[in-house]
Amino acid sequence: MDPIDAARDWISQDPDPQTRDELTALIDAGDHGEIAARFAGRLQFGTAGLRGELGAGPMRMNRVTVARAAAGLARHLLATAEAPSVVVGYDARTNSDVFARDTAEIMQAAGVRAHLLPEHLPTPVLAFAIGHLGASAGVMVTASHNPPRDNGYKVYLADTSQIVPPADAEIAAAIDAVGRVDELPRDDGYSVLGDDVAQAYLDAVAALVPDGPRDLVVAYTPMHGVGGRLLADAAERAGFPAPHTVAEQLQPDPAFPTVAFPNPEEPGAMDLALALATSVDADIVVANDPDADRCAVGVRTPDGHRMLTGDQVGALLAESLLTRGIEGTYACSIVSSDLLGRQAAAHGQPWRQTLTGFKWIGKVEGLVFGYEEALGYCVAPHVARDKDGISASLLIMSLAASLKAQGRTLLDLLGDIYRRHGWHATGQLAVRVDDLAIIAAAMDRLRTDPPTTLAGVAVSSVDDLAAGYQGLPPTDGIRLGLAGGSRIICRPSGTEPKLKCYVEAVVAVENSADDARDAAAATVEAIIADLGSYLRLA
Ligand SMILES: O=P([O-])(O)O[C@H]1O[C@H](COP(=O)(O)O)[C@@H](O)[C@H](O)[C@H]1O
Ligand SMILES: [Mg+2]
Repeated sequence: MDPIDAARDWISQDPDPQTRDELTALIDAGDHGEIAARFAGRLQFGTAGLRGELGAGPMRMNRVTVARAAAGLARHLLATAEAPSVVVGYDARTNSDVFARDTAEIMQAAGVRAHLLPEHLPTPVLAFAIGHLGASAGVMVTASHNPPRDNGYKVYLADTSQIVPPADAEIAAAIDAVGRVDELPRDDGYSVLGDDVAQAYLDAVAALVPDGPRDLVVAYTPMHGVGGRLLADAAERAGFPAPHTVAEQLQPDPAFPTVAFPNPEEPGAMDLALALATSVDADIVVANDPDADRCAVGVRTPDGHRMLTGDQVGALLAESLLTRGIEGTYACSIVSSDLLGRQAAAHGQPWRQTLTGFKWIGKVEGLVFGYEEALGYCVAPHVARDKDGISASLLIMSLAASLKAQGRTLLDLLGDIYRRHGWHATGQLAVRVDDLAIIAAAMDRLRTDPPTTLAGVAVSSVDDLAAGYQGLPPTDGIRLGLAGGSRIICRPSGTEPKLKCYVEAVVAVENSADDARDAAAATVEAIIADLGSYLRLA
């Protein structure tokens, strides 16, 4: 269909006057380029469900896109589950509540028993609720840490983890088969859940915290998202003193006024939390991303507070579980540090690597601990097979408090781990683009003309992840191995217009740990600088 005709057809079925007016204005202004871009296809399932800018058209997040997704998911569930049911949750972003109610009404009318969470709540509560209620599926309306103009739709099945192939393609096909959304039946007879679900979740996560010291000064931020109240309740239930909270970022606010990008990984995003940590002389800093499935951790150093990487927090959490004798599979994504493999092996436990995306980690059989470098950790797969920023916060607080009682810190423990297994330094080159073609061109160049040396070190192997790597499903990515054991993985983000390159260097600790640390960090830094000039994007 001609994009203008497609736009008129869209307007005729869109229940939202705001997006109808937006598209009408584009037609009136004759903005064919913008209309063509919005009707060039439809949002596809990426690393974590559908995600895109709010606005009119199938390439944007809006009430038509959501209605189609809900109707398609309902069809899929009716075809695959007996007496299917769904739990729907939402964060505090613009329209999240509207999209959640639309989803519940459409799925209920289609014959899928729908349960709506009572208010904006963290993603991990939704994942927990699926198992708690024995539902066939879950939907979380959130764009997590993306910019304020975005929203998204995370889709879970009964195993409490997000959809992977082939279910995502089957659901996508069911969505494609949906006709006009103004003809979809709606039913507001869905159930609105009570506060008991969040209470049951809090009981489950508080029970994860081992007995032990609780004295700890924490500086915390929910980054204008939905984690604040639950984190405070969870900390109280587990017996910790109330964390100090960044006042400006405590209340959910879809405008995210104090941060350019509400992602704890972004430069500057932790400034207010670090300033609070200094003013209260905090032992540790804890941050949740806006839907509270991620957890960032910072520590006090002689030069002030600084944030740890996701790999470092992953190593600390893994070590605490391993030394407590928790047996089972320890898993991380391939873009995360190999250190987890060494830690697991030292305790005689199996280690598995998966593709990027917690949906893959959640599927690992026998999982007892999973993490990814993007600040995601699952410390209790029996609570939910998804990352959980609240339970991870509690466990890191418990670990820090135990160490504090011995006069030690998280950094001391990290030093022990590195001395034992080698200094693992990781870093990331992330390039945000306006034009996705730039990323495609960079990936193409890596495939056809990969660098032969980086930072003076020979590139010893080039693996195309699209051909499948070490038995993993094919994905868009390139792995470069360097002489001496460093490695780089480059891939397009599946949630934002970014190219991400993950670098790891490992240096054995022989004489001085400081030398090993400095050498590993310098190698990562030099590789990132050289890769930046090779890609000519940074
Ligand atoms: O948005 P969140 O917090 O759910 O996080 C989501 O996006 C992250 C970044 O993905 P990408 O590198 O493809 O952008 C993934 O690592 C994570 O598994 C996924 O759940
Ligand atoms: Mg998130």
